[in-house]
Amino acid sequence: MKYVVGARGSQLSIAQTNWVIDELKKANPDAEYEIKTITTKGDTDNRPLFTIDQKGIFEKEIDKAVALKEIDFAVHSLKDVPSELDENLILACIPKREAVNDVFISPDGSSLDSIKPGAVIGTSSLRRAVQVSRKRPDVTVKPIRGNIETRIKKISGDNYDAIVLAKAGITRLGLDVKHTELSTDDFSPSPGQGAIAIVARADDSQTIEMLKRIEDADSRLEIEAERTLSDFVDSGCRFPVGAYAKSNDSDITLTVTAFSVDGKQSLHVSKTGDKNNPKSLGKSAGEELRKKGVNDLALNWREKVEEWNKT
Ligand SMILES: NCc1[nH]cc(CCC(=O)O)c1CC(=O)O
Repeated sequence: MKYVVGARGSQLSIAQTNWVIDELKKANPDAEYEIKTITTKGDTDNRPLFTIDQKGIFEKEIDKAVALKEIDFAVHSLKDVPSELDENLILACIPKREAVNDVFISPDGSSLDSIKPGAVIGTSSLRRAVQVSRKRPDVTVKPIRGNIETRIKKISGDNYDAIVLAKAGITRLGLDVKHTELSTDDFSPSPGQGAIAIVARADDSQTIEMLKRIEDADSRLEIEAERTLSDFVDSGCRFPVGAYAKSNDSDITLTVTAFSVDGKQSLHVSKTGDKNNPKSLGKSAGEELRKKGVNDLALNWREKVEEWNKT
């Protein structure tokens, strides 16, 4: 049996898709896989890419090709996949996820703590920008555009001294760059960071069964808790929260952080619950955040995001 796999043309997407195919081949030695690259709006639109309204720009066109049976399944970075998929599609498989944390990359190996005052730090994410400013009010944070390789190249020029990226991105690309890890306490990751999502047609039980052989149960539970929390917050006030869940043998702990856009206020919730009920954990963490006044923090985020995007 031969499967046609959809990926974006970006190096990260191709690297992730090749990783998935290697894993699938180990689990399904008789199957063959062929990559079909599809250029998406996210690949041609060069603005910083975290805008809440733009969620899905990378995926929609590829998912459409799955729905239209032009391809059999699609490989995405989960954190870029919107919570609502087309009704004929499902998140058929969540393989074992990579590190969830962010990293700080500078040519001379300086860390966020040690970099010189006045340094210029690039990030595409306003949430990361706020977190940088909270740790180091004496540096300047600037939006940075382009894919991961382009952003890394920009720190060898005159405009940026360092950048912040998801660790999973550089690991998956196999990039050998000097970096220091940022703690998830200071840099609460985007829900789903580090995880890959494989989207298939809900009625294609044969493909789903083949994909399920590389499912990682813990990664699935963790991302379900994170995405439930994110939807819960999003339904009340649309702004980014950091969230990550970690499971052990019996429990799962969900840690959530939200900031005001000026970085002055923050809210933190950490909740442990039954591993078999990640959605209920996500919801109860969301309720607690709401009780603590998360809606007040949402103020001005949207305006600032738009402003940041125009820079
Ligand atoms: N939004 C872009 C994006 N989508 C997935 C990754 C990295 C891999 C991952 O987080 O799973 C990145 C780059 C980044 O956030 O630095």
